[in-house]
Amino acid sequence: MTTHPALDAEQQNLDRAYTLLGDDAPVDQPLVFGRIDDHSGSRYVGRQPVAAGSGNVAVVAWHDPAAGPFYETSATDLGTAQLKRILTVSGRQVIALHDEIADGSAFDVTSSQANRPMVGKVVVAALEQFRTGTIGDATATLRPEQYRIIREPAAGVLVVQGGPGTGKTVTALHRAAWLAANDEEVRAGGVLVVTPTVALRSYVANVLPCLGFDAVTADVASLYDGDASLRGRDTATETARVKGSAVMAVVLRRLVESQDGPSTPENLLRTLLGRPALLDRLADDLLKAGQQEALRREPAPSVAAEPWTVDDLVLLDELAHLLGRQAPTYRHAVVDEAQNLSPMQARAVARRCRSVTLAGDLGFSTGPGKHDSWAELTSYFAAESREATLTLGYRVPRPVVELSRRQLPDGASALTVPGSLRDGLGNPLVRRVDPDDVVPVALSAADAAAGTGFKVGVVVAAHRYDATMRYCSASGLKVGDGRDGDLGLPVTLLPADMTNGLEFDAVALVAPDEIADGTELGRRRLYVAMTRCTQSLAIFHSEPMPAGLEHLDRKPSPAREPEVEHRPKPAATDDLFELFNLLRDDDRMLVEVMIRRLLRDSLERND
Ligand SMILES: Nc1ncnc2c1ncn2[C@@H]1O[C@H](COP(=O)(O)OP(=O)(O)OP(=O)(O)O)[C@@H](O)[C@H]1O
Repeated sequence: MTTHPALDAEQQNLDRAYTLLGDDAPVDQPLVFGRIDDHSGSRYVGRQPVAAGSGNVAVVAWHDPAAGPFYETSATDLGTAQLKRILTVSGRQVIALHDEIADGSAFDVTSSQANRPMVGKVVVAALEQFRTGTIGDATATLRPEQYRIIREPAAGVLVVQGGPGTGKTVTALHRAAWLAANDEEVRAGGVLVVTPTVALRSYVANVLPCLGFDAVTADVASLYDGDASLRGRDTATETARVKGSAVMAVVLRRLVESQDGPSTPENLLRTLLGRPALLDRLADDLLKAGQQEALRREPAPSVAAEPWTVDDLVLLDELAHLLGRQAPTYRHAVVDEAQNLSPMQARAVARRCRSVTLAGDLGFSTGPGKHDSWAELTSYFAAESREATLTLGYRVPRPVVELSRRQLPDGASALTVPGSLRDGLGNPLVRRVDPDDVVPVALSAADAAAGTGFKVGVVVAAHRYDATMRYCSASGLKVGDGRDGDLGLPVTLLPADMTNGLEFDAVALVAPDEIADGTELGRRRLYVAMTRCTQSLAIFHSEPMPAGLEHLDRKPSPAREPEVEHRPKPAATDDLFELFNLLRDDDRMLVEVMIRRLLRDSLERND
């Protein structure tokens, strides 16, 4: 039962549209999410079209150009719109309306205070209300600057850049869906979506269905479709850097040309990495002695046993190409977190597509190499390139933006530090504990947050990952293995070099000093890890804080939990769970840690 006449009217319109669609109506997503009334009349915007008939208002699909005015108008650019309404629909029920434009005027615009973006409050409210936080939700509230990028023609290279959480992924994926719906060649030739990590591939694969189109997804390592598969990691940054560098294309070409008989990419690469004299002969003028040394690896007993790394697989892909193997091709590709592409990786993507959208920010590359300009990457694609920039932050709460920006070099561009639309849950929580307790305390805090319905990411330095996973299994904690792309559980564990592109309600950071590692690359990784949350960030440490966060050592921010007097009065209860929930955050953490330690000790005694 609804109470507001406007809600009732919208409900009746929606009911009529559902009746007309019958069994063809979408079951897992609302049919409509917006309405625009302008000089060409009224129409709803939604997932699929419903033609206007007697008594019903037409529904146009979001990717239909007829939905354009819904996206092109905003509280600051009214056009001819009389009404721009965002509808929140749950099941088949209209539960809320937010009018960004009503009676031809902006209904509710936030003031343009310094660092407060000019966006209707209604949009912010719509962002927060009844949303699952997936990219599909953003379809309802795409902003004009995003929409313009989405509608750019497919041809050439389009770079979509912007700081963390500005909607680069949202925009690039909507663009691919838009092209698939409106460009015959793209529909026929297909779209490939490439991510740097398995974790991000899994995230993207989960959100694609809500955009209503099919694309092939691949992480960089899985582009190569030969005998070898990912088994190892280049732990030395220099090794990954050399393997990814452009000169390797020349070295591999020389390698293939130096062969007499037939060979496989796997055997060629094993030979090259295992024979210093051969490498020196082929790369003497291209790689310094130290760089050659960084490549050196004793061949494993068999191809299957070789610890193939991401960058090895990219080299194998180049070799396969040189040996005449054809990789599958697509009309368009989207590369997310493209700043992390090495030159060799860019070549592998370029071989597979005729046009490409590169989404990323050069300022926070977390790969082994760093590019100073997009031209360094776009030059691998045989096409004209152009750049578009997003500056409004949709994900990261303001206090977290403020704290994380301290990881960036002085004078970091506005691009890298976006304005933020969200307040989140206030200041980050900082806890200093004993070294042995850092992981248990962080995990129990994550568990507690997950118990309140949050999706939580726990981020540790890469070298801590395996031990932390073992600790979770030993203490019976169910935690998703983020390194393998397992993002389905309430709590996901991630190494700090794999958080790019991901998003959680809450993030628990373990030992930021280890993540920052005193290096520029480490600080970028810390920055990226901090900017993964939509609501809250908690930092757990035992050692002094790394550069940029030292102020938290001396004067830790108070926990955001209110003081005891604001809490509900304890009821007389003997229910342990209820009693436990009445504790303050800090006490609850403490009790949890004690229980977990007791459990761990008893497990160890039983071993
Ligand atoms: N117009 C929008 N309306 C509502 N939500 C949006 C909008 N644009 C982006 N978002 C949301 O903001 C969050 C961040 O978006 P997205 O992941 O695309 O940003 P990004 O720039 O790729 O971030 P990063 O590079 O840090 O991973 C997501 O939850 C996304 O759904």
